[in-house]
Amino acid sequence: MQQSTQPRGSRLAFWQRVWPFALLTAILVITAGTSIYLLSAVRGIVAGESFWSKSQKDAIYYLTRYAEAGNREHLDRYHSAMLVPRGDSDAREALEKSPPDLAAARKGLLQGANHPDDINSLIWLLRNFRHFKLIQEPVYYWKQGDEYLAQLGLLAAEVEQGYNESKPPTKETIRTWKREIGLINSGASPAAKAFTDSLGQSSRRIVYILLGINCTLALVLVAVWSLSTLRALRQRQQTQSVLDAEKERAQVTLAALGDAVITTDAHGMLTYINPVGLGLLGAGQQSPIGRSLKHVLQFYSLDSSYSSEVLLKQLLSGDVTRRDEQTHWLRRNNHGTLPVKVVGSSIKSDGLVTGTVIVLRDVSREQQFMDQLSWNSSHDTLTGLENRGEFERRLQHLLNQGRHQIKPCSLLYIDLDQFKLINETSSHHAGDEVLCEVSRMLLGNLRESDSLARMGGDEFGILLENCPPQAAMAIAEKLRAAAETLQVQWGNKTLRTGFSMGLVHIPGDASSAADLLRLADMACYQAKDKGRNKVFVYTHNDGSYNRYVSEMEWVMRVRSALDSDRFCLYAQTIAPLQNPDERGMHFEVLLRLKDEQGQIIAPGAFIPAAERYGMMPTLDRWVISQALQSLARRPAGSRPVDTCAINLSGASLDDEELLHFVKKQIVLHGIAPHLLCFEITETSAIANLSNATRLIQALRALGCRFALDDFGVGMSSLTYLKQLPVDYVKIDGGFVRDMLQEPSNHAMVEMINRIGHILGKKTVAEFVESREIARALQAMGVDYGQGYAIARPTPLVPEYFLPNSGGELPQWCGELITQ
Ligand SMILES: Nc1nc2c(ncn2[C@@H]2O[C@H](COP(=O)(O)OP(=O)(O)OP(=O)(O)O)[C@@H](O)[C@H]2O)c(=O)[nH]1
Repeated sequence: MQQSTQPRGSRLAFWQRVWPFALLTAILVITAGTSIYLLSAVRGIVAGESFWSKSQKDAIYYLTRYAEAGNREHLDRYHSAMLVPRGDSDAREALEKSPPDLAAARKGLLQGANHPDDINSLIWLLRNFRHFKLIQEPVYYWKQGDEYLAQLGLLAAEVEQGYNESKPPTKETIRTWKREIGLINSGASPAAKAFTDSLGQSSRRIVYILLGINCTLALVLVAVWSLSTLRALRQRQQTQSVLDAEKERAQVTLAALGDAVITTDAHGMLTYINPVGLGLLGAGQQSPIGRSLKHVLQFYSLDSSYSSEVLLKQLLSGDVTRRDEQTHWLRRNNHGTLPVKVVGSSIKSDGLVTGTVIVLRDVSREQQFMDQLSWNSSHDTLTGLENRGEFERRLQHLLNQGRHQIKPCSLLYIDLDQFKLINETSSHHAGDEVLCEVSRMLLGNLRESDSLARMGGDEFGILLENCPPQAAMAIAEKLRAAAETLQVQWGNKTLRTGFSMGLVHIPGDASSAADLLRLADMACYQAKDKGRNKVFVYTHNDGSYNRYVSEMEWVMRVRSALDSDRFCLYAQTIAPLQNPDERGMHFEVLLRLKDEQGQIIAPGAFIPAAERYGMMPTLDRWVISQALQSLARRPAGSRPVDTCAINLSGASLDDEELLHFVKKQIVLHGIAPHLLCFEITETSAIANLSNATRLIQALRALGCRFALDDFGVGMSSLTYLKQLPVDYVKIDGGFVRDMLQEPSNHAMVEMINRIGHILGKKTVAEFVESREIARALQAMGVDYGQGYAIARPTPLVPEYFLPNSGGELPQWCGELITQ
């Protein structure tokens, strides 16, 4: 489309420029031709006039001679001379007729001795210009001359008549004739001269006029040509400056582009390269301009079938028009390579390829990013080790070889001991540093052929390939011992950890990597269970697998119970041992599961599984909302409630949303926060010290109270008691149950009670299973007692709150206090 409109446009522009010249030249040619023709006609008329004048003189001369002697020869000569002016005169009269008689005019002019070639031009002149002054004037004198010739003719006839008479003419007659001839001559001569002069003058004027006209036209032509040339020059200048500006802009744009731009001619020789292009090629001594593209650009492709030559060929033919397909590696002058994406487009002019534009984009950052992404997807960013996914793939790859092909291997699953404590007591950064140090230590102790991965949190996995069970056990022991001695310096603290390790030999029971990892994890769990800092080897039919299956079953049952609302709450009343005036009820809310047959199941059966599989926050929330609902729905006549104790698991202490949930439930059920006392275990509180402290402070600010449950089990953490802002310390039942038989336990209960009081906390003794224990506790000063001797757990139904119900204290309790 464009191809056909472009020549049409340029043709139009050409004719627009040329037509004034063509017109003026045509006018000039016509004018010059007309002038030449006119001048030739004027020359013809001048020549005719000279014949006319000469014949007039001849006629006068021969008539004079005839008149003198009557010689007939002279008369003939006279007549012959008169033919010329008469012919001219006839021609003129024929042309003055309307319409002009051209044949008669032609005949007359031939008779007037005019040259035959001049006849047409003479007729043209006399016909077309006889009214012009320049022709009118000579014609006027011509006619005057003809009048004298007419008089001469009459006189000639009279003289001829005289000589034809019988009597010859007298001398007097001859003298008269001669005088009359002389008179005619004296009139005709000036007329002839005037005719000649005026014709001469007219012809000169015509020459001047024609010269003037032609010169003027030539000048106009020159002026038009000059103007047109000037305009063309100016346009060219403008076009040039537009082109220059365009070029400048293009060059600045190319220079500013982030991509390398290279242009070549049709033979693949470099004609341009922008600064980015030069940078991409790397430092070199020689300018690449003028060099062959194949010497300047050399690619290295990962695809061996796609050589540099093939790519260059495609680029030069303009075939590579999509950039995003393949990454090529450009060899640089300083011997490195750079990942690039390339595009080549042909430069065409009138359908012919005149060169190529090649654009190269440096994709090293994208490549780096892609590499990073792919690395991130298979590695742990903190330690740089492989991650769980990659480790599992590796294991699966090993198992895919088939049981009989696999050489003996071992899988080690490591979980750091008490790692939470490091985080809590020395910061997360310190924990990170320990994880990195452990990774380095493990790497340093493993063989090239072993694989190490961080499985998440504080867990590591090791695949010991080609390693018989005994050797694997030795390596595991070596690692455990190394972990025991590992010390990480953090400020002025020395951080230590230990390894609990599960070891599984391959091939074994597992058919998939996931199964294998589960077995190793279980074995590790067993190592923890057996007191940490141990290696536990999984063997077929050992209890841990069955326990795992059983735990999974419990997880399913807990989920199902939640879905079908088969959990229920029990309450166990707590008795005040010191203050007989306390009227309000104290009780602890306890969770129970009703199985499909309606049997009530105690939490000991399902809580470990729920804890291990992250279900505790859900269960805790369920308990909170149900307990608050029960409080809100207390029937009329209920006894006042002083304390409703609700257990919170360690996992809930880490739950950022718990505070918000509790606030919402308090508002929803309209419960006074001071009725609520949350119980957290000593170990979970210490393991989540900062989170626990934050949560305790926030809930206490609302008015809630806190109790530290099972206190005394982790005596190492007694110092933390000072830091925890709790209201109650619940003495672990293990000390209380046989305190009357075991003096050491008695002493422990006494000591905890005393320390609790010193720190301003009230004390509660668990497992009060006899009145004697209750009495001993009361005597010791313990504030509250809880246990079967006081009250068994009973369903938390509305009646629980009514007097004389399961919530009521036995009478002996009242008596005990008032004694
Ligand atoms: N510093 C640090 N801590 C992490 C990271 N990932 C997980 N953790 C913490 O590691 C801890 C793992 O705790 P657990 O293994 O459950 O408990 P533990 O204290 O090691 O106790 P045991 O395993 O029973 O000996 C949790 O507190 C996590 O918050 C991490 O990348 N950096």
